[in-house]
Amino acid sequence: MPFKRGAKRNAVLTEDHEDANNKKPKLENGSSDPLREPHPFSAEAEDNGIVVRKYYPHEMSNARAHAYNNNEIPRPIEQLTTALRETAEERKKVKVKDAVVHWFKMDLRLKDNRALWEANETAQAAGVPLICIYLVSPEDFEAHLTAPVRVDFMIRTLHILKKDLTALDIPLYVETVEKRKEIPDRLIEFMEEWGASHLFANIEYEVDELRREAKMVRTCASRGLAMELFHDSCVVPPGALSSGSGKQYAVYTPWYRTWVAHIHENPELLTTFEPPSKNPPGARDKVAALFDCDIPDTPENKRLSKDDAKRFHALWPAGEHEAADRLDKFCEEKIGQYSKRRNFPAQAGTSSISVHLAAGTLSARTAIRIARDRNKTKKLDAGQEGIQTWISEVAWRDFYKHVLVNWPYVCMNKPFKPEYSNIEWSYNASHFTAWCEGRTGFPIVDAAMRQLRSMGYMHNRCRMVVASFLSKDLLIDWRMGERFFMENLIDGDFASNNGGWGFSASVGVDPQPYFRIFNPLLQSEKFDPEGEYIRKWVPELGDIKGKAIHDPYGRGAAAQAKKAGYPKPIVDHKESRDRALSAYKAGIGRDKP
Ligand SMILES: Cc1cc2nc3c(=O)[nH]c(=O)nc-3n(C[C@H](O)[C@H](O)[C@H](O)COP(=O)(O)OP(=O)(O)OC[C@H]3O[C@@H](n4cnc5c(N)ncnc54)[C@H](O)[C@@H]3O)c2cc1C
Repeated sequence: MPFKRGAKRNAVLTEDHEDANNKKPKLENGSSDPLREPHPFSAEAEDNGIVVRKYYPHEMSNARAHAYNNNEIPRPIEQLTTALRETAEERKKVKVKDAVVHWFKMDLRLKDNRALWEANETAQAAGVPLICIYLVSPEDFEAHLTAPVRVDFMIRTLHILKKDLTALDIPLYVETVEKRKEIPDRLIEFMEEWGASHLFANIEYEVDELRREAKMVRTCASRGLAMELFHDSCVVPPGALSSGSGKQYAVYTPWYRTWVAHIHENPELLTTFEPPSKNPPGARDKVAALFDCDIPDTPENKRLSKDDAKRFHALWPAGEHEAADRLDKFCEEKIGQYSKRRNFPAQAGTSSISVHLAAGTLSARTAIRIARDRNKTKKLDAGQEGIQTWISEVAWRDFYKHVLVNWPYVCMNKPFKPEYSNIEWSYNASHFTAWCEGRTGFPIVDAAMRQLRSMGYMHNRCRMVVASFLSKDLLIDWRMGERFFMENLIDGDFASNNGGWGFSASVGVDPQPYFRIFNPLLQSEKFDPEGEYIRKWVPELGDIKGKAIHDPYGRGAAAQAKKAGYPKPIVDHKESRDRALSAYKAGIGRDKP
């Protein structure tokens, strides 16, 4: 099948751009801002659903990405820290009034939740009720491509959270806000309605959220309210680690060494926060109406079919109690063998707690602390190999969030290395569909994609295999795969997903070199030697014996595979490899003078 290359690429530069409203930005002297020019290939990103234009501007130019790197454009985290610094005095002066509010976002737990703990301390000290709120935003789910299975998991978790909070006489008020832009106003209105003076929340590191919170901090201050934000999601807050020359790390290994040393020097980073205490006597009557609220159903745009819901509920019980049990069980039964078993998808050798870290039903701090406490040393990088390795994997999650904060354009559809935007990707629809449906004719790829669709989850080794296959064997724009993952993963987390795709497609931070192209057959033989994983997820190959399972058409089982309706390979790996190498080389070369 021929690859469609750059068909519309030359016509784009003249288009209007800037924000979702297509207003062309002007400099003060009236000329248009060159840093707002879209990337020359931006129309393809738009046509193929990579940039959700309803909410976001065109794909930015490489020059604009470089301007972030050169500190010419403030990073969203800087906008937030400036807002917090500039309002510090005003916020300090705000006296606690009738109530204190904690705003739940991706931190759906009572235990070891920093902002919730701070909110509780403030409310208890003043003897006023603590109120909790969660706002369901269908537009946010759409803009962030949140998978229906993930939304469903959050809604189920809210029911558990509400029950646990009610036992403490703390209400959890849940409301749907149709327009995402209305969230800040609705929160302030809610606070004023209940006489709350303080709003507590944990920081989310994606661009939209940092910018929204920077504005909210200022708006609250201008209304005599205090919005207090905390680092909670990472063990080490983003920005805390830099190399000897003061730069943020872009390579994992030296970053990890510094991360470990930083925690050893600051052991309080692993101190966990107590859950909130019971609201003061009488609080329940004061905020009685809030206890009556029902938790809304999953919004229509993200609703699961009945069959899917049933399957996912059995696979992924929700809430923080389940998270704690799952972690304990893993530490009890599997962590010792983790380094030996973690790469084999047929063995349940990993923790399966990513769903809980993504929804915030478990904190990374608690996860690392519990694993460390089972070791015979307090050092994170010593003692039992399985424990060390597992901790170093959880650290990848911190690493990718640090990357997101320092290179925020990765959250705006740009690769970490901007010049990789110049690769001429394919947008071959039939290849993409075959990949999504697990019908590429490469059994390990198909098994993995079917696992994703069936479980909302895929084993890490297979995520790397299918991501490499899409971006290199099929040469399809890696951002289409990144999007498909977000739309289907129960553990979808922007930073980890983007980081994983960047690694596998060789366009990200600390990636595989682009010339290292996974051979799907060798990966299959090495990591699923008996073909157990393939047989489980591609049942039509169930009767194929021996090594032919990895490549039925190439290893003498063609008639059997054909009869079972299994497709032939859609590309030849060797040819695809050569094509990918040329396309990567040409693309990267394009930024050079
Ligand atoms: C292309 C691609 C996309 C990915 N998308 C996501 C995603 O959307 N959300 C997500 O949580 N992980 C993502 N990962 C990372 C990894 O695949 C999952 O975290 C892991 O498979 C989850 O299973 P587990 O909880 O059993 O992991 P374990 O092996 O038990 O690891 C424990 C925890 O460490 C963290 N972790 C482990 N490996 C990684 C990694 N490579 N990068 C970041 N964190 C890691 C996770 O929080 C995980 O739950 C992606 C990886 C790739 C290659």
